[in-house]
Amino acid sequence: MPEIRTPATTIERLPLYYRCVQKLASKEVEVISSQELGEMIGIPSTQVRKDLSYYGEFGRRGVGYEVDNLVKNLERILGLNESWDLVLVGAGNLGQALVNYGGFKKLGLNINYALDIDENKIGNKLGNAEIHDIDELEELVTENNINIAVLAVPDEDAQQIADRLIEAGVKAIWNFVPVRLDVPDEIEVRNEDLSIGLISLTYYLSNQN
Ligand SMILES: NC(=O)c1ccc[n+]([C@@H]2O[C@H](COP(=O)([O-])OP(=O)(O)OC[C@H]3O[C@@H](n4cnc5c(N)ncnc54)[C@H](O)[C@@H]3O)[C@@H](O)[C@H]2O)c1
Repeated sequence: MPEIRTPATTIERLPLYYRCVQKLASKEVEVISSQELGEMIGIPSTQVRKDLSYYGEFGRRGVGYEVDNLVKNLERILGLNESWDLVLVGAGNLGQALVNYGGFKKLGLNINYALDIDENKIGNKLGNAEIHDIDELEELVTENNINIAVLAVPDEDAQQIADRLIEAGVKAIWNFVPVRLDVPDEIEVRNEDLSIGLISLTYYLSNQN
């Protein structure tokens, strides 16, 4: 598998390439050079060619990349040529905002299931998802073959929920809870923290002369 030797920084850039070429395709641009693609992302053309070369020969020397072809290949590489069912755990303020954002669905990422502990929420609809009792976690994950979970519960419950998700068969966790989850090596965890971005802004404003 070529991905094994692919640097993490390259993998992190793949969604950026994908977003760019998708935008170009929607404008009916047919061909893009590595120079132009690099400028859109803010990296040198040599890096673009190197990144994409890990996955095959997509470009033509002196011509560039066929946009439609690159869209298809990036979808395949990123696993976006299929749709994924996700389970949200914690249907609170953040969970609701995530479910109500339409952009994930366009990528084939469907938060079709939700779990919560609050009796006032259980049984309600959140987007397409019915909110189930957290006690149903194992059954829901197993029966629906869910591989990806979105974690948006209070800090103190995050690890035990993660353990249960993994035990039930979840392979990847999109973790919004500000705790480091202790998981087996084969489990992918992506930690998100919006406040880090915001605090970096206050840092720059506070350090201006
Ligand atoms: N990463 C970020 O940028 C970011 C931004 C906002 C919030 N957060 C984090 O996300 C989490 C949720 O924040 P929020 O503002 O949505 O809180 P919230 O209180 O509005 O929602 C939490 C939800 O989790 C449910 N819950 C509590 N214990 C549970 C359990 N054991 N099992 C299942 N559901 C349970 C609650 O009933 C509630 O619906 C917090 O950990 C918060 O720190 C992260």
